[in-house]
Amino acid sequence: MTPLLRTENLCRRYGADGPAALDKVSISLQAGEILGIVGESGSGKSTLARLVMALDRPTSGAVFLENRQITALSDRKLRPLRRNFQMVFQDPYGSLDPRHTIGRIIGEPLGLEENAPRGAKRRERIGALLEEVGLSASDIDRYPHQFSGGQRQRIAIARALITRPKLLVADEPTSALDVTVQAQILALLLRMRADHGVSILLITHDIGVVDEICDRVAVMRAGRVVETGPLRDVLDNPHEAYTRRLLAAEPTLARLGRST
Ligand SMILES: Nc1ncnc2c1ncn2[C@@H]1O[C@H](COP(=O)(O)OP(=O)(O)OP(=O)(O)O)[C@@H](O)[C@H]1O
Repeated sequence: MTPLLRTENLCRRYGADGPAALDKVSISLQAGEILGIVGESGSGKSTLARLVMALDRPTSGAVFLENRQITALSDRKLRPLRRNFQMVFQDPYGSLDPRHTIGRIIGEPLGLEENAPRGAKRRERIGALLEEVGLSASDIDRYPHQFSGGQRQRIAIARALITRPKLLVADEPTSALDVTVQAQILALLLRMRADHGVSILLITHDIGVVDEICDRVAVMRAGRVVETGPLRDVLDNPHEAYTRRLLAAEPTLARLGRST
């Protein structure tokens, strides 16, 4: 089956003589799958996320979405494709413009749709999504500062899903949140996968988060994927000492528990 997302020998070097932030990274994600990218700080996870989102260009290698190479496309050619892949960021405070209403924030990616709904239809679609992510349709005219961190991350997830994307790239979506709220947001991502069939590339330093919701995992170290496979294979029987260290250093595995 054609993977939804595939990267081929992706390399990214910042500066001419710097070390490679990404070194020949090849991953693939099937439709409907949740793939965790886990690794310590500086291992290249965010660099990979930016390249997959076409927010940055690789030094070499390529990114394919449904077999279409997006790496070489101009911004103009990329624009109509962007509704298919959306992103949720780590910081639910910084990622929502405080001057805009929730309706405007969530509706913003609709600008990527050719026949985006307007007026009452648009409010209806945004209101329905607010309800789906556990908020209220009447929140549409409120502002970000009126919401908690967890609620803001729900708003960010709604914004990412409004164009009904095939791929969601979530870069540390729970690491700024309290542990109980983290579990709720992970449960929400699982529900959105079930309801919308959206595939998720989940970037995290926290192997406990991977254990909660991923189907497969790729472990990154110093710009390389050092181990990859189905979740249980990697977590129950890690081949790399580095993976074992990540597992040993992970207190949230027990903390998060299966609380959702
Ligand atoms: N814009 C940049 N300019 C120069 N170096 C960069 C830049 N962005 C990242 N790097 C370097 O590339 C390497 C990988 O960084 P990256 O942010 O992708 O890692 P990460 O695994 O996401 O880390 P973290 O979890 O801390 O965000 C690091 O050595 C980092 O210092």
